[in-house]
This record gives sequence, C-alpha cells and structure tokens, in this order.
Amino acid sequence: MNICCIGAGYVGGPTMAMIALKCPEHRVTVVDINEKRIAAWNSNELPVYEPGLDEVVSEARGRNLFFSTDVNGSIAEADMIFISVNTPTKSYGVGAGRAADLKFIERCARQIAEVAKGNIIVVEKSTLPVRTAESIRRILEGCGGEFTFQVLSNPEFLAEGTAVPDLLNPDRVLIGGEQTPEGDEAAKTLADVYAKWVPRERILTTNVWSSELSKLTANAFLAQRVSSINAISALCEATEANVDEVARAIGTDSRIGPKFLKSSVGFGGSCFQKDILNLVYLCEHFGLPEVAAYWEQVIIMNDYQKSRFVRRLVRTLFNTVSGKKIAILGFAFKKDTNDTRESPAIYVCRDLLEEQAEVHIFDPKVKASQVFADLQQDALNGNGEPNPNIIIEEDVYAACENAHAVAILTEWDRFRDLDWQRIYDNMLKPAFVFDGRNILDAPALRKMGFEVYGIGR
Ligand SMILES: NC(=O)C1=CN([C@@H]2O[C@H](COP(=O)(O)OP(=O)(O)OC[C@H]3O[C@@H](n4cnc5c(N)ncnc54)[C@H](O)[C@@H]3O)[C@@H](O)[C@H]2O)C=CC1
Ligand SMILES: O=C(O)[C@H]1O[C@H](OP(=O)(O)OP(=O)(O)OC[C@H]2O[C@@H](n3ccc(=O)[nH]c3=O)[C@H](O)[C@@H]2O)[C@H](O)[C@@H](O)[C@@H]1O
Repeated sequence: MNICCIGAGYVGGPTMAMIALKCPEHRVTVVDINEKRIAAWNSNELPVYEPGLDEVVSEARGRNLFFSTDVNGSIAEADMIFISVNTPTKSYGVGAGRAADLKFIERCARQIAEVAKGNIIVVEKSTLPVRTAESIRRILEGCGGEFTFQVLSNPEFLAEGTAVPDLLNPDRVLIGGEQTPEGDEAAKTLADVYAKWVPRERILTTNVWSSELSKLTANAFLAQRVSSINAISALCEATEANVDEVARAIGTDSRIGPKFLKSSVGFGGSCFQKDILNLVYLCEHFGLPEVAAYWEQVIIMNDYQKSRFVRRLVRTLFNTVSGKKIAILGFAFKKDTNDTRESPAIYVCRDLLEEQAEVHIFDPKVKASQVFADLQQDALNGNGEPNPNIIIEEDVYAACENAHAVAILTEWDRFRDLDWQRIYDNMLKPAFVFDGRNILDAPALRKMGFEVYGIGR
C-alpha cells in the first residue's frame, strides 16, 4: 500500500516511522505544510526528541519512509491516509476555550476530497470529538470526487518521552469502523498493518463513535488520577501525612493500581487539558451539565496545584521574591521530551515573574527560543526589550549560584544526581529547595543544610 500521513508532529512522525520500520512492504510518506519541520525530519536533528527515535527513523528513512511537503501529490497516490494534524482548543467564537478547533481537520478532508483517487481508507489519528467521522464523511461524499472511501478512527495512546516503547509494545491498538461489510474490510486492512508487530488480541475493534470517545475518556481518566492524588497532596501538607506513602498504600490495591499516582506540581502536555475541555464542551452540548462539571473539576484542581506551588514558595521566602534569583530546573512538561506545551513550568514562571522574581531557567532539551515563546507577554518589557528577569542558563550549577531558591519543575533523572553539596555551598542562605516532582532525597539534602519542600510532604 501507499500510506500517506498528513501532519508530521509528535504523533505523525513517530507513529509512521514505526509502521514503516515494521512493514517494509508499505511505502509511507509523512507530509506537512511546515517546511522547517519536514526539513528537520529529513536531517540528523529530528524535530521531536524521543529516546530511540533516531534509530527507528534512520533505518526506515529513504527505504520506505519519506517526509515531504508535497501534500497533494502524496494524497493522490495514497491507498490509506492518516490524518494526524493538531486539534487545539478553540480560541475564538462559539465554544472558545473549550471546544476542539477542527479547522485543520476540515482542511485535510477538503484536500483529500479534491485530489484523492481510487478506493481509499481515511484514518483519524488525531484526537477528535465524538462524531467527527460523520463530518469527514459528509465532506468527502459531497465533493463528487473520483474515489470511494471508508473513514476509520484509530486514536493514538503513546505518551511523549516513551513514544518508541509505547509504539513497539502498545497495551492496545483501537480501530473504530462503520459496522458494514465495507467498514469491516477497511478495519481489517488497518488491523493487518499493526498485526505485523502487535499481537492480534491487543487490536480492538469497535464502532467509530466508541473509538472516538474512548480516546477522550482515556485521557480524562489518566488526568483525573493525577488531580486526585494532587488534591490529597494538599491535605498531606496540612496534616503531616506523606503523599508518596499514601500513593504507595492505595496503589497496592489491585483495583486501584500503582501507575499515574505520582503527585506533582501539576500535569502538563498538549493533550490532557485540551481533551478534557473538549469532553466538557461535548457534555454541555448534549445537555449534560452535571457530567461536564464533574470533569471540569479535574482541570480546576490542576490549576490550583500549579498556583499553590508558587504561593507556598513565595510564602516561605518571607512573603516576597521581588528581585530574588530563583533557579528553575526543568521547563519541559515531563522528562525525556523537549515539548513544553502546557508545561506547569510556564505557569510557575509567569507567576514568579509577576512577583518580580528573577528566573534562571535550565532545561537539558528545551531551546531558549522556545522558553521565550512560551513566556510570551513576559518575554518583553513594555519597551520591547527582552525581559531582564528571564535568564536562560546553559549550566545547571550557574543557574543555582547565588540563588535564593531552587525549584524542580521537570523530573529529569540528572537532577537527582547533581552535586547538591556544591549547589548548597554556592547558594544564599537559608537555601530553599522546592521539589515539584518529589525526586530528590529530601533527608540527605536537609542534612547538608537545605530547607526542602516537596509536594504533599
Ligand atoms: N502529542 C502527543 O503525544 C499525542 C497527540 N495526540 C493527538 O494527535 C494529534 C496531533 O498531535 P501532535 O502530533 O502532538 O501535533 P503537532 O502540532 O506536533 O503536529 C501537527 C502537524 O500537523 C501539521 N498540519 C496541520 N494542518 C495541516 C495540513 N492541512 N496539511 C499538512 N499538515 C498540516 C502542522 O503543521 C503540524 O506540524 C492531536 O489531535 C493530538 O491530540 C494523540 C496522542 C498523543
Ligand atoms: O493524548 C495524548 O497526548 C497522550 O497524553 C498522555 O501522554 P503525555 O501527555 O505525553 O504524557 P503523560 O505521561 O501522560 O504525562 C502527562 C502529564 O502528567 C504528569 N503526571 C503523570 C503521571 C503522574 O503520576 N503524575 C503526573 O504529574 C506528567 O508529568 C505530565 O506533565 C497519555 O498518557 C497518553 O496515553 C496519550 O496518548
């Protein structure tokens, strides 16, 4: 088959690279309108940092994996077209701040309608509101083009930082199709692609709507676990219970399970918040305000956790951080990724800048330009000059030197192994550490003289 994937982002790139690697008999072309991104996929410095991805791409690229900006050309040749474009939260008009903005999806559907040929399978890889496949079907049907088609839903469950192992060994692959002989046939064609490396029993098929809704539901459940343990972390701080001990105690109950119970400064990433907002919007749209309010609370709790972290820091630093140097260790939304979308670090830094702190930011993978873009309105002062209170550090020890406090905002493994004695010696005293990820050995640091504040302990 000729497989085309529209959208060479965090999902399109790695997913298609894995399909190409495992299915040398298929020709896979990933297309994007973003020329810089395609150029990066064709270079030695991929646009996405994921452990193990370089190896996968370099084995398949040029053999049966191609990255191109020729969107129409690739669609015209394709038997199967994945749509893997971004579906951000709408920022304008009806549903602003909640609904998913589907303009990129609709653009893809219209482009497919214009140039596709033959018998094609259109696969929704992007995360979409339930019933989007219906809109895609109507656009494709309405154009009177020279092709027949089936629309499948095949949401992606990979997590950033572990994309390669997640794709190699997924818990499940979900395929939703129309319940007709043609729909079943299309679902089988896609299942055969994955079956090259995923055991058949892990390939689930459902109707289209269940598949679309399962993706939003999975993310909502995962985020809800984080918000639930974070809610308990606030109570732990008030009662001297330890949230990590509570998490371990409840996680050993096999009905609850141990994963996704790590209390933190808050969840980030491009999807949890956007997908829950989308779910909330859908519930409101279908006249279910109680259900909407239930899920919205997951986000409210996450916002509370991020602002609570800053309030605690300011309170501890004698109620002012104005003119104080605060070292920010980690800017990505989780370890092993260069992605900063919705990173809690953005919100923490903004609040600290608002309090007139000087933030010295170190992250091993995030570029300075990305940090400035994320801190947008704070990046420039009123005169259009760069904000002198935002300093990007290349060296973690320089970031901490003469600092009043260190805040860990991403759980990069290397932060655990830093020479904390050296950091202590070079900090102002009292030397405060706010561990927003609970990764440090707090008793050992206290012995050195640090005042350590974790989350929920
Ligand atoms: N980032 C993640 O870990 C996961 C994301 N998802 C979902 O996958 C979808 C894509 O997410 P990401 O890859 O993170 O987004 P992304 O923003 O990294 O990539 C999307 C790409 O689509 C391109 N694009 C948009 N419209 C286009 C068009 N008409 N023609 C060609 N290219 C076009 C953009 O230029 C961009 O490079 C979203 O719906 C997201 O919710 C699902 C699972 C995991
Ligand atoms: O749809 C998506 O985009 C993806 O969203 C998440 O993946 P991702 O956001 O990449 O990363 P996660 O590991 O889920 O972490 C999300 C956020 O929650 C935080 N988190 C996670 C787990 C935990 O116990 N505690 C916690 O604070 C992380 O630090 C991070 O900020 C889901 O895990 C994926 O299954 C899904 O495909």
